[in-house]
Amino acid sequence: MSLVSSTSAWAALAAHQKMMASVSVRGLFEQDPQRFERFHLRLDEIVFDYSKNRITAETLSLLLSLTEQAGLRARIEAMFTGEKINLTEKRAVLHVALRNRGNRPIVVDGQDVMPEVNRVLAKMKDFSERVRSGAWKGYTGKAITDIVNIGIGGSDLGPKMVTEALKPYARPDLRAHFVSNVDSTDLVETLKGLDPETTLFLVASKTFTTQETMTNAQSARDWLLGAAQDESAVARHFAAMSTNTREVKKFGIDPNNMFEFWDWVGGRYSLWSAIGLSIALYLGFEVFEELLEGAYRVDEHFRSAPFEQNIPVIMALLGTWYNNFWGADTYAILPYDQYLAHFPAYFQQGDMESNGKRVTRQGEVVDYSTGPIVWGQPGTNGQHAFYQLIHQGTKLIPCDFLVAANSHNPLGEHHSILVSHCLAQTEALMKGRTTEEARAELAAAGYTGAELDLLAAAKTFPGNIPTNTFLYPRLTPLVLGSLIALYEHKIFTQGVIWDINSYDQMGVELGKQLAKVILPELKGEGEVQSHDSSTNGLINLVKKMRA
Ligand SMILES: O=P(O)(O)OC[C@H]1O[C@H](O)[C@H](O)[C@@H](O)[C@@H]1O
Repeated sequence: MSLVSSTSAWAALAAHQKMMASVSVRGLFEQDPQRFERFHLRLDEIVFDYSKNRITAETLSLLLSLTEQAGLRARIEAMFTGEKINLTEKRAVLHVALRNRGNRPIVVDGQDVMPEVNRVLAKMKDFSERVRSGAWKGYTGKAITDIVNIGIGGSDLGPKMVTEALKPYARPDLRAHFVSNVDSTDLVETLKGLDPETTLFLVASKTFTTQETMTNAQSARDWLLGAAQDESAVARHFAAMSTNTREVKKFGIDPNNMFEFWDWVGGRYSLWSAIGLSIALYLGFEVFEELLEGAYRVDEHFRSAPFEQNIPVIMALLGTWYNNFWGADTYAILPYDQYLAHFPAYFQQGDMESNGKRVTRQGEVVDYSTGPIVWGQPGTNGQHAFYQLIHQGTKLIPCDFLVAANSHNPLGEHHSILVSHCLAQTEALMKGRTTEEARAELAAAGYTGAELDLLAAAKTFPGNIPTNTFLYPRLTPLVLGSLIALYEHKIFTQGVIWDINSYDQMGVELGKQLAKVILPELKGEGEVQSHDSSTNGLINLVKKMRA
């Protein structure tokens, strides 16, 4: 297959971009009072406003032709029906099976995966109910008060993000903690103040061989046994979520406390699997089910809605528009919601590990830009930090804004102020402020002459900066499940358009391999000379500083 960049759809978009370069979105709003009506979509409670983008109806139809070129409809079906679309690892990609609330059979290697999915869900329900009710006891007969999830990457970011986002649904007598970094500080600081008698560790690792997680799990086990002085305590205080039964047994975790998932669940798509056990424990299994239901609704929408009304497809096409035709290397996710503090970091992995690829599915090196740099943090904090560059810097940074109409914590005017800032930012980014407007404001304030000229230049905002806004009544488990699935399918769609495999992560391997060489060298005697002079120099200095 030829590269997408050599298709007629691509060429038409490149030509169209040249025309759009002189069009202002502000002007488009002035010409068309129905623009919001035309360019927003709704899915249940979620409103997706994409009217503040550099698009016309023609732009959209040209972008939609990319989906035909790429055979998106067939590729979606391939994912949902369990085809092995992760070509390099020869695996199906079936996070959608984990939230397949309709229970439609999904067959992989001649076997319907749903009975196994449902079996593990039932086991999670039973376990979480026993822990939450206090029926599950620690080694001294006390109920669990603290859950510590030990995992990294996809085995950490998802549950951490969700437990934070849905805190209003948590009980005050049960706390969730997340340890990911192999830096001992992470574990040591987390364990400070925890009681081994009432702490439950969840070792979350798809492979159960990840060095950081295994090192942390071993030290957590030592901490527990340091207090319990009895190996049998491990069965009361350790559970594992993994695809690797052999390694779980080897570690000494009771197979009854193992919650399985399967190789067709990608690490960064695993929060819907047993990896979500900390969510079910901390928030209750019903909340976890609501989350699955929210995602399921999006799955149905993604699979069946026409592409021009398909929110993840539109999200993907808009991202592609800026990434490939306007030279935008990055985009920001800006939730105006403190509970979504970890949402940008979650999709930093979700997107960058999925679409940070340089070869097509056939192994050809691409000549176009693929996955963007994803970043962000909650508003309004970001406004006082990095928004300056988005408004007036020299880089184009499209942004997604997310906001709830209602707060879980109504307090005076706080929420109205928050919402007003969110909406004001999207307005300001779109409209900007012309030099004439800046001059008029300055003149009204009494400025004249050279000072007015200088200030007017500094106070001019080019505007025309694209934003999407997600608005929902309240951040419920259902809404959160839907929001996550929308971004997941956006990433899938972009992977299809760029013709890359979004489901392997070979790029994280090399550093791991090299660390295995350096570790014994750090511990060994004598000067190290087997690397380049920088790496040698640094290794030898570390050794000297430690001596
Ligand atoms: O769940 P694990 O097997 O421990 O993997 C944890 C993480 O580490 C890997 O290096 C990958 O980059 C991630 O995609 C994965 O989520």
